[in-house]
Amino acid sequence: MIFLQHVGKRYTTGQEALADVSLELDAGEMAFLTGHSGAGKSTLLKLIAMIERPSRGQIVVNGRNLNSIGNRHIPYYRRQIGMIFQDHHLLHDRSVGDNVALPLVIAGLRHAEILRRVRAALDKVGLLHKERALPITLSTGEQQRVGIARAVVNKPPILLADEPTGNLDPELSLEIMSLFDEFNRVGVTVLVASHDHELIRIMDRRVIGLYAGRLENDPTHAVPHR
Ligand SMILES: Nc1ncnc2c1ncn2[C@@H]1O[C@H](COP(=O)(O)OP(=O)(O)OP(=O)(O)O)[C@@H](O)[C@H]1O
Repeated sequence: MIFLQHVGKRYTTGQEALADVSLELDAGEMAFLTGHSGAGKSTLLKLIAMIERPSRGQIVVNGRNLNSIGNRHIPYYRRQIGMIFQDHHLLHDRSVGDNVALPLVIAGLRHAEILRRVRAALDKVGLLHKERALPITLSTGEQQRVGIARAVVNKPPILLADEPTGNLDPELSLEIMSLFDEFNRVGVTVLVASHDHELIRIMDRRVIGLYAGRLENDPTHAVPHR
């Protein structure tokens, strides 16, 4: 589903975020991406989502080499990816329902279909009763769940989450992770960047460790003992 082959990323500032990363995530797999601050976790997710482009190497998603996708076609490519961020990026002057509807409005769906799918997504995250509320009136955990509903509303086969529980207490964090778990159980490929080791231990899924822009267990590169 997702292949990275010798991927490197150097930002225009000269900062090397990823040195040489090769990995494979199967369709329907769920994995955690861990590593110290600055290890390159967000960068890796941004490359898969085509928010950034690699400086070296190849990324193939669902059979498509991302190097062959022109900037104009990125919005179409991105329809197969749901992105969830730590600070959920909700529009605060729009209702919860309108926020979740956004990807469908952009995709040009009919009003009735939008309404149906928005309600299904809100129901999935347990927030159907908040459809008309403004995000500001919701708790942090609820806002994060709205962000998740928005990410899954067009049923993308891939979910990428960047520190989705960064602002939440352990109980709410587990709730959010359980949602990802549920999506994964119905076939969605899920990659979650997190440095919440306790949560990752509880979830008991594959862990991909990054250290200074490389895979931690990469046998071709020694990692300092910690
Ligand atoms: N847009 C950018 N321009 C320049 N340098 C960047 C940019 N984004 C990230 N970096 C640098 O690239 C390196 C990797 O950053 P990245 O955000 O991918 O790490 P991370 O593992 O997600 O860290 P954190 O856990 O703190 O979010 C860091 O040194 C960071 O400062």
